Amino acid sequence: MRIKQIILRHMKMRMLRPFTTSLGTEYDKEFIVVEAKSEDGLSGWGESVAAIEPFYKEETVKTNWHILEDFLIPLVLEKPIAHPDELNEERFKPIRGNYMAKAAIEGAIWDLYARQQGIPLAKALGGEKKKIEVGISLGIEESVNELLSLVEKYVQEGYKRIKVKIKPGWDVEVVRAVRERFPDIQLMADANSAYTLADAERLKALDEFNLTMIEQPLAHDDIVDHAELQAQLKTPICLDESIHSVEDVRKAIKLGSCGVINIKIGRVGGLTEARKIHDLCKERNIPVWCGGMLEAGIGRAHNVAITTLSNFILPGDTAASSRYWEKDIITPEVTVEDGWITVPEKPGIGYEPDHDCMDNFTLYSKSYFA
Ligand SMILES: O=C(O)CCC(=O)c1ccccc1C(=O)O
Ligand SMILES: [Mg+2]
Repeated sequence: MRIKQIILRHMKMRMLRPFTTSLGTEYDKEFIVVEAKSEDGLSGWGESVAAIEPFYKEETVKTNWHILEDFLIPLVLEKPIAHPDELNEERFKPIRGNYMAKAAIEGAIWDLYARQQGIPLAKALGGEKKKIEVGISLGIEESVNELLSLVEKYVQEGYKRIKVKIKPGWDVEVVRAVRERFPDIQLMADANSAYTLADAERLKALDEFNLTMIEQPLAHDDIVDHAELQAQLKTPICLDESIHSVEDVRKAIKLGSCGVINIKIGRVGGLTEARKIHDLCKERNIPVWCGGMLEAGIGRAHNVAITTLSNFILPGDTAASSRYWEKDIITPEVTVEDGWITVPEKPGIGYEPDHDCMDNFTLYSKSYFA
């Protein structure tokens, strides 16, 4: 396929409810949408998960815009693309890091590719599930009671797994309270790198709550200390921030740093790499699940597609659009019924961007031509 035009949009959307982690609070979501247009008049869509501040990882909306405009877009417009795998495996190779920027444009090309083939993106990736099981990620709240009522609401709605955010001062007591009230739910905790090995005793205290996993307790770029911690914990560690590639996963497995991998398309540079990580983990009997980055509809649709691969065994963080937005940018919105999302059967991501809605949330846009 030959790409004749790429459009970047800088979007801003108000979140229904602020989301707090050990890293801070998000009230609004700013992000980039990438549209890739081919000669045959089709458009493919991608969404960057980089936020306005470099708190989760280094990348931001501005660094993504820079890398897209000055490096990735010229590489995509330069010559025809035979298959989307070519981007990650060849064309983007000289560009170090900048995973979220790469994933945003690669996602648009994957969507376009699937639309050209007339098949769902899930199928183009080799996914076979017709519906996917999902959980929900709950932020740090003003009080434990506030959190308990949210857990109750989402358990009643049918979400298959509850994730709570933890940080020093909001951890063992909070997890105990949720576990006592909901003895049988699939429960896990995500620290977003808020601890060090010096906190090992505190983290070991979480072992008694039968958590499915503890996500990223230690530094955002560490796999060595995580191995030392994993050796002391019964609860499996899940790596999020530390993983950018299939090579990172190979090393983490070799060291024994984790028992589970959270795959985020944006954090690993796109769908091609995400699938490779999925395949390696499957071969090594490491379950994976799809993480979330508070995505709007386009990113959410990509998450649905990748989750159809067979080793996405654990429920992910891909909750319904209505959990985040008054009105999402796609039609239909992503809906969850009794903890399941039905995978769309239309070509590409299977949801259509709502142009009026997108325009309402666009702060700035720019076009690039071949
Ligand atoms: O609902 C979601 O999209 C998942 C929310 C979430 O946990 C998260 C949101 C923003 C940044 C990092 C994370 C995380 O998984 O660590
Ligand atoms: Mg996480």
